[in-house]
Parts: sequence; structure tokens; C-alpha cells
Amino acid sequence: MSTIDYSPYITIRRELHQIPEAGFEEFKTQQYLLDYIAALPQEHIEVRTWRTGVMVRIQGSNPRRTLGYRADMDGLPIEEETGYEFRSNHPGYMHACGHDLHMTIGLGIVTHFASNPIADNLVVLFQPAEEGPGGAQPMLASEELKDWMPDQIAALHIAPEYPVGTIATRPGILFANTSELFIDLIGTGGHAAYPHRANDMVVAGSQLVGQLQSIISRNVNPLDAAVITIGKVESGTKQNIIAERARLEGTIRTLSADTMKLVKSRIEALLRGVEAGFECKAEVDWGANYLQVFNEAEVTGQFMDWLRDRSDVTLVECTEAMTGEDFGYFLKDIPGFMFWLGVDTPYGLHHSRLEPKEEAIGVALSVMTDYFTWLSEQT
Ligand SMILES: CC(=O)N[C@@H](CCC[C@H](N)C(=O)O)C(=O)O
Repeated sequence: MSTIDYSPYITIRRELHQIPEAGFEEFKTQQYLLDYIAALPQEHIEVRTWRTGVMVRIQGSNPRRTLGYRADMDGLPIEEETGYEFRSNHPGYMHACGHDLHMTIGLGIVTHFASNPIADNLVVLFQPAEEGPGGAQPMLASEELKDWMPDQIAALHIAPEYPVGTIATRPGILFANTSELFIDLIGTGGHAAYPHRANDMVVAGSQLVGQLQSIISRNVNPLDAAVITIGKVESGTKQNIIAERARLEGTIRTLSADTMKLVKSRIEALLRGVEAGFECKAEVDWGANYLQVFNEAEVTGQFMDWLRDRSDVTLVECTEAMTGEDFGYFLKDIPGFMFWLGVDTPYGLHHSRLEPKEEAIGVALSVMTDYFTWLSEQT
């Protein structure tokens, strides 16, 4: 079991934490990664960029295959409220989903293997736009990745609810299918005192928010799992003006692709009802859709068995979560797995006060470098 001095990576994580950027706008983040990698021994490594992403290949000494690690890069539109001295320098943006840690661990893996190459090739992918609109699918289809495609791949995601030292995963489905949801209601505005001469999209939109939840409680089999969350509602201009438009923004999560189809068809039906009932127009845009994260049974089982022998890690076989991840597209084509890495913090993912414990970086680095080394030695 290796113990890696992770203190230099704390500085890296903090520097990355200060520059959160939106999907496909990770320009400073990309430059940071490139500058860091350029200062490493170059003998075994090759670097490519793809849009705002970075791909690094460490040439193996006797490669039979290519192993892969993927880290996501983007931040979220959240005003940070942590007590950090190194809080975000980008007002209104925050690394509130742990991508600063995911990238730091990726850089730690590159650093270690740049000086200690294994037999197999290793590709470390820094992928933009996980929070949307989705960087995995276009990265997988890119010319730059074609001849570097991993034969097996792993990724991790920080988990606030687990103590540091815990790794949680399972063979099979880990994260849900997702679809974004953007609904526009277009009616007729007017004077607040003359509701009979307008059709009020605040009333239509408010009713619709409630009706959408009835899809989950009345249309989806209770033994199946699905979520509709409306995270943003925009309507109106002033308290005494009837709103002409309303916009609802949300996300759908399901554990099966069939349930996703069912939920979408019920939303369409409800929208036809809103149009009839309010004599308005209702439009829907499904935005970005992510495939479920499905851990390949054999490779995941092998990783879990390997972890059971480690005294520094507690392995939890967890249940599925309704989170989404475009890493699901990698796992559709490449055998591999994703796992939760315990970071023990009271505030959850996407929260303005998320403060993951940085010791988890050391755990992940030790596990991932040992795992890739061990894997490469297997016949
Ligand atoms: C791990 C995590 O929090 N992932 C995000 C992925 C976002 C998918 C997409 N933008 C959507 O909202 O559907 C999540 O929200 O689960």
C-alpha cells in the first residue's frame, strides 16, 4: 500500500477551487492543467487538448492495453458561502460538485506515473462540461481521443455523506438517466385588476409545478424510481401586472430508460392540458440528456475485491443514486466503473457551503495509483 505525500495537492486543489468556470468555458482551468503538466518529466508523457479539455497519455513500458481515468472540470453557477480563504475568484461561480478534487487527483495520477510508468498505457482525461451541456459524448467522438481510447476506465465522485477513507460503489447501475427540462408558457399579460382579459402564466406555471409531481406519484410504478425537480421558475415583471410568460427549468431522473420515456410523454400530455385549460402555448425543450452510469460487473467486482484487502479503506456496497453523470457515456462503450469517495462534509453536492475534507485526496491518490499499478501487473 503506497502512502503518497498529498500536501502539494492541497495547494493545487485550492488553486483550482479559485477558478471555477462554466462548461466549455474552462479556459483558465485548462491553462492551469497544461502549465502543471508541462513542468513534469516529459519522457513518458504526451498531451493533447480537445476544446477546453486536456488528455494526457503516459506511455507504458510493455503495453497490452490502455487504462483510463477521467476527471470532470466545470464549476456551477453558485455564489460560494464557505469560510475558505481560498474561495472562488469568479463571482457567482463555485466548485460545488468536487470537480476541483477530481482534477487534483487526476494531476496526482499523472505526476506519479510520469516518473513511474507501468507496463500498460495510461490515459488521464480532463473532461469539460459535466454539469451541462455534457462533454463526455463529444469527447468520446473526437479525433483526438480516437487512437488513445482506453480499454478500461475509472472515475470517482466525491460523496459528502461518507467519512474520509470510505469508498462506495456497486456493480450495475450507480447513477440515474437524466434529462434537463425547460418549459415555456406563453399567454397574454395585462392589468392585475382585469384577470378575465388576460391568461395568467404565473397561475398556469404554479399549477404545472404541482401537476408535474403527480407524474411521479401517479404514473410511475412505485417500485421504480424517478424524480422531477424544478430548480428555477421565472415569471412576471411587477406585482400589479399579469405575467405573459413563465419559464420552468428542471431535471428528470429515472433508473430506467423506459421510465424516462414515460415521464416525458406524461409531461407532454400535461402541457397539452395547460394549453387547453389556459388557452396559452406550452413548449418544452429536453436540453442535455445523460445516460445512466452503469458499472460493468466483472471489472467493478474485481476492483471491489481488490479494495477489500486494504486496511486504509472501508468499502461500502451502496445503493443507486439519482444523481446524473455524463461518465455514463464512457461506460456505455468501455468496461469500467465509477465510485463515491467519502469527503465527510455536512453540506451536500451543489451547496454553497460544500467543504470536502482534503485528506480524501490522499486516500484517492494512494488507491488509484496502487490500483493501476496492480491492474497493469495482472496477466
Ligand atoms: C454528480 C452530479 O451532481 N451531477 C449532475 C449532473 C447534471 C446533469 C444535467 N445537467 C441535469 O441536470 O440533468 C447532477 O445534477 O446530478
